[in-house]
Amino acid sequence: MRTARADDLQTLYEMAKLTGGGFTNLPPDRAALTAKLERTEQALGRQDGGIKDDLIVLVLVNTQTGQVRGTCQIFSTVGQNWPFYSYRLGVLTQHSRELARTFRAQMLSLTTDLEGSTEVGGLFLHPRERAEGLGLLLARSRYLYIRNHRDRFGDRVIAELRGVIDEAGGSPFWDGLAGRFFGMNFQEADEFNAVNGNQFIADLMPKTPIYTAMLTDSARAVIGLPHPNGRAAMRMLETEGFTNAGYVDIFDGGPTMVGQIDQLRTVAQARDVTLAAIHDKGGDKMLVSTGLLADYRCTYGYVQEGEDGSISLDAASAALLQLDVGQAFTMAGRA
Ligand SMILES: CC(C)(COP(=O)(O)OP(=O)(O)OC[C@H]1O[C@@H](n2cnc3c(N)ncnc32)[C@H](O)[C@@H]1OP(=O)(O)O)[C@@H](O)C(=O)NCCC(=O)NCCSC(=O)CCC(=O)O
Ligand SMILES: NC(=[NH2+])NCCC[C@H](N)C(=O)O
Repeated sequence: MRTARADDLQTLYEMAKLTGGGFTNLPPDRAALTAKLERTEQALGRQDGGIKDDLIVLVLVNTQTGQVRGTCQIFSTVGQNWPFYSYRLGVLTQHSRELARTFRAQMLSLTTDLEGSTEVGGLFLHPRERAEGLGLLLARSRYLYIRNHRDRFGDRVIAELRGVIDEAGGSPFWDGLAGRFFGMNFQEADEFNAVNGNQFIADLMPKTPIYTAMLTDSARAVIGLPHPNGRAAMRMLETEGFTNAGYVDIFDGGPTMVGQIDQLRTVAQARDVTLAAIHDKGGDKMLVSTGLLADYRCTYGYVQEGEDGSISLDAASAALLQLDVGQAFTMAGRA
């Protein structure tokens, strides 16, 4: 894993074409992707610390072929240029003594509760590389990046999962709710949002709470459900310590997962160590990273720990990270 550069545009564009829609942060649009790479360059070139509105795009490189095979993103703080809206799923319980009846009404309320959070997203692994642990490398490399640039991020981190999309590319949640206020179908709104930002949502979205009982059955059925392709991503987020706190995407009803940065497993388990030796092969498979900003790199490595606590790394990983004996790196377990 390394941070992305301007010349990654073409491969990012090719991957964006494979996502199948609803993937807000990876639109198949060259101008939008170019803007993301420019923002990444700015964020990585910034020498003053502290929290700014940074975007970091990272890429997974097959070092044998040099090909980029996956990507992911970190937004340091959402909701700075335009409001970051979510629906919060709440309950209003009412009781009628005369009828001896209690009704629990589910309500969706428009909020900006998650504003200021760090967001991870845009997670995509080339279909041919899946199911071998590389998805975890992609996702977790971001948590080590955040940890190792800690003053540039706040305390809370979120991740949005795509909601359910039907065979025709439509969203039952959109059709039952927001679509009635925008005069466009889900795909049009999704594309517009990915390319132009979401101010139009702020302008046209209904502001009063919505009783879910008044939605269509098909819209209600998908509230808080991830797109089937997003189940692996959701599973990885849960393992990392994110929870489903009842926030859903206002477009497609997909769940927004919430975590505390310092309590993420990768962050809590990470250790800064000094490379004492380099060995040929073998050891415990771990996430290992080194370097700051544009020099950040992360891979799976094989670590051997001596009885005196000295750390040795396999030669191939040390070479990938360009690490020599005596240099510092970060490692995290559960690979
Ligand atoms: C998400 C990734 C990158 C995940 O990579 P892989 O598919 O290789 O992952 P994996 O190693 O096979 O699986 C990771 C974990 O998910 C579990 N898993 C796999 N498929 C599952 C399914 N259908 N239902 C439930 N769990 C499933 C595995 O058992 C494993 O958990 P155990 O280790 O416990 O066994 C990929 O699937 C992908 O590119 N998907 C398409 C794009 C996408 O939907 N991206 C997410 C967008 S949402 C987003 O970007 C926000 C989320 C984020 O950024 O983190
Ligand atoms: N509910 C949604 N469509 N959310 C879009 C986010 C999907 C994915 N996390 C991305 O970064 O692109």
